[in-house]
Order: sequence, then structure tokens, then C-alpha cells
Amino acid sequence: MELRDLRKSFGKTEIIRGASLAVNAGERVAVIGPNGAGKSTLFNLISGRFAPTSGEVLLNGQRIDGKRPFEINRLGLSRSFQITNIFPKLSVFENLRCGVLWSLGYRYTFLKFLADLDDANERAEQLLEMIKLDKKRDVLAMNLTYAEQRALEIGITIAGGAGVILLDEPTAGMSKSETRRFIELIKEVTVGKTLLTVEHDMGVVFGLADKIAVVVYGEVIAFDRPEAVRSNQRVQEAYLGSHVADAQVARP
Ligand SMILES: Nc1ncnc2c1ncn2[C@@H]1O[C@H](COP(=O)(O)OP(=O)(O)OP(=O)(O)O)[C@@H](O)[C@H]1O
Repeated sequence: MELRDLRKSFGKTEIIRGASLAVNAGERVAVIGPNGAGKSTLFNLISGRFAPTSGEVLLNGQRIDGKRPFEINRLGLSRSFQITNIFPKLSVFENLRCGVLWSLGYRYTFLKFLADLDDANERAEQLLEMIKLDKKRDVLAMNLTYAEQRALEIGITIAGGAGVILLDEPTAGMSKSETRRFIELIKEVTVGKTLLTVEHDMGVVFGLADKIAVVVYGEVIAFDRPEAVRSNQRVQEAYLGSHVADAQVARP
């Protein structure tokens, strides 16, 4: 997955200001940066929610910028849409099956649907075990705990077998012990896949990431192994600068 001099303006304000990044297949990357730096906007550009103002996004060497989210999904990039994407009144198994069928391109093609239903059921059963919710197979999604719902969301995200997975703060709102377990789960289900997460929690960053991309004012100012990023002068200055700025804003 590669970004080349990516730019995005909202009105007259340039929010993404020439971001470049080359993520190798199979790497787990945490995208960090101060509030408002443009991390979510970058994810929106990669997943096709927004079209860039200029620059390129490549997936497996193919340009995907300007394509629609479902087209990008079919090309092998899947983004978690948080728990709003879960059907609360369907069971865990049914939610996963929907994820599988959607990824196979089903909408209302009923005959095709019936022919392939066995495969979808089998895949949904596999996913159920992968996200460790097999004991909750027939529980309605709305009756799961928060952490279980987030696990289900990951299951739906990986349902189609995409090679590149984007997760936006996957452990947000979890307790420390839930977070620890969840990091392990994410690692397990993304083995061999390329993973990008937007993350604020440094425990998650260092527990999960092979590499860290630091976004500041719409640019990737560092992209390296965690230890190297930690000692990077520019990163320290950017974080210190933003903390000082926050503290000044916070002062009455
Ligand atoms: N659709 C939009 N229209 C106008 N401005 C936007 C839009 N989306 C984001 N922005 C602006 O772009 C800037 C970057 O926002 P973004 O959400 O990408 O930052 P972030 O790094 O994800 O922040 P946080 O860590 O707080 O989630 C912000 O100033 C935000 O107000």
C-alpha cells in the first residue's frame, strides 16, 4: 500500500499536505500523530470515502485513488466501520455471514446467493472461531459486551479475506486487560496481512506495530521501527510542540 504526495483540501484549507508512505505487504503499521493531524482523513482517502485533491494511492501497484469504497474493498482493502456496521438484531453468526456475502458481491441476486450459501456458512464458522466468539454464535449482536462487539466488527472486516486491513482505534473504550487480549486477537487474525491502525494508545502502538507512521500537519514526518521513532528528534519536537500548544489552549 503506497501513498505518493497525497493532498486533500477542504475548502481553502489543505489538510493533507503531501503525505507519502510505502507499506510493505505483511507489515503492521500504527499511524499516530497529534489531534487534528489528519490521520482519519488519510484513512478516508485510502479507503475511498474521499477523493484526494492530488497525489496517488496504490494498492498492490494499482492506482485506487478516485475509486469508490466498495471497488477498493473488492480489490483487497477492508476498513472497519466501527460497531455501527453491526446488525444489532442479527446473531453473531448471521452478522459474519452477511460480511462474507457482502464481500462476495451479493446484493439481491437470490439464485447465486443460494448456490454459494454453503461456502458462506463455512467461512462464517471459521471467522467465528478466529474471533473467539464461537460460544456466542447465536447471541444477538446487541447483547454482546462492548469488547465482543469490537471483535465482531474485526470479524466482519476480515470476512472477505482482504490482504490490507485498516482499523481506526480498535481498542478505544476498552479496559487495560481487554486491550491486552484484543491486541493478541488482532495479531492472530491479521497474520500475513498488511495492517494499518490509527492509534492514540501508546501501549497498543508498541504492542502491535512493526512500524510507526507519524502524521503531523498532514504530512508523514517519520516512518520507521518503534525504537527509531521513539528517539527521532523531529517526532519529539512535534509531540512536545503540540503538547505545549494544547496546554496553552487549555489554560484559562
Ligand atoms: N469533511 C471535512 N470537512 C472539513 N474539514 C474536515 C473534514 N474532515 C476533517 N476535517 C478537518 O481536517 C483536520 C484533520 O482531521 P482528522 O480527523 O483527519 O484528524 P485526526 O488526526 O484523525 O484527529 P484525531 O486524532 O483528533 O481523531 C481537522 O482540522 C478537521 O477539522
